[in-house]
Amino acid sequence: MPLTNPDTPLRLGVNIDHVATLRNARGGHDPDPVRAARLAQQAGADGITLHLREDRRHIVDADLPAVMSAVTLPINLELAATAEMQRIALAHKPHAVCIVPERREERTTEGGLEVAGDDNRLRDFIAPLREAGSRVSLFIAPDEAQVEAAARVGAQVVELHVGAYCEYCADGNDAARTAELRRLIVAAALAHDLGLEVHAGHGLNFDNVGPIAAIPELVELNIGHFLIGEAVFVGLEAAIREMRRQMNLARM
Ligand SMILES: CC(=O)[C@@H](O)[C@H](O)COP(=O)(O)O
Ligand SMILES: NCC(=O)COP(=O)(O)O
Repeated sequence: MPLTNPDTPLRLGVNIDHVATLRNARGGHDPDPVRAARLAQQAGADGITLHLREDRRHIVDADLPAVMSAVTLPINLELAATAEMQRIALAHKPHAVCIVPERREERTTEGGLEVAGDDNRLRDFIAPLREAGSRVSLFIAPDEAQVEAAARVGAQVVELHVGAYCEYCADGNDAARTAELRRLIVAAALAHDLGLEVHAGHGLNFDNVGPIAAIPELVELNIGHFLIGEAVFVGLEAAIREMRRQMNLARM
């Protein structure tokens, strides 16, 4: 079976969290994440990602149903594995739920979910979400033990955290970048062999996306912060279209 269908390019999920960050900086309604989701759909995004953090620092509860009813694209809801978040996911039944680690004091998602060693709790957390019809994804570091644990606990998808790779690219640390890319390539192959769908995300931009998009097992990239920042200069549609173009180029 081919790893990727040439007629189905690598999917781009656009994360709109940081439109909400700007809105929340002043309160009120602007800029509106719903409008961003509609524009992303118009620009050719394949999905919309939202991270409902426990502290509601960007996306808030009302954004989820508002975005879900505004677009026809699949919605990927990122959340921590808490009872409150499970209740919200079960009430709205998004297309996908991606379980991520959260630390209240962190500025952004620092690492991958600790799946190995938390098997029983995660298995119980995942089962009702799957029964409700959501595809369950785990946001993990490119680590063999975590990939194997993700398959054990019943996830259908893993999203590989590429944040470390992106930081090494930004720092110009070529040796570390190459080693981290190798880890991502190996983890993606293992996940695919174990029957998991493989996604990647965190910190991707025009400069670093190419080698990630070229990993053949990947079927989806989730990209947010950079695209929303770039939108300030060129507009959201143009930023998304350029990202799409660069992802397609890497697959040629
Ligand atoms: C899990 C993930 O990588 C994204 O959701 C990213 O975390 C965006 O949200 P923050 O910038 O709040 O971390
Ligand atoms: N899961 C990663 C994501 O949704 C977007 O991360 P970022 O591009 O905002 O760093």
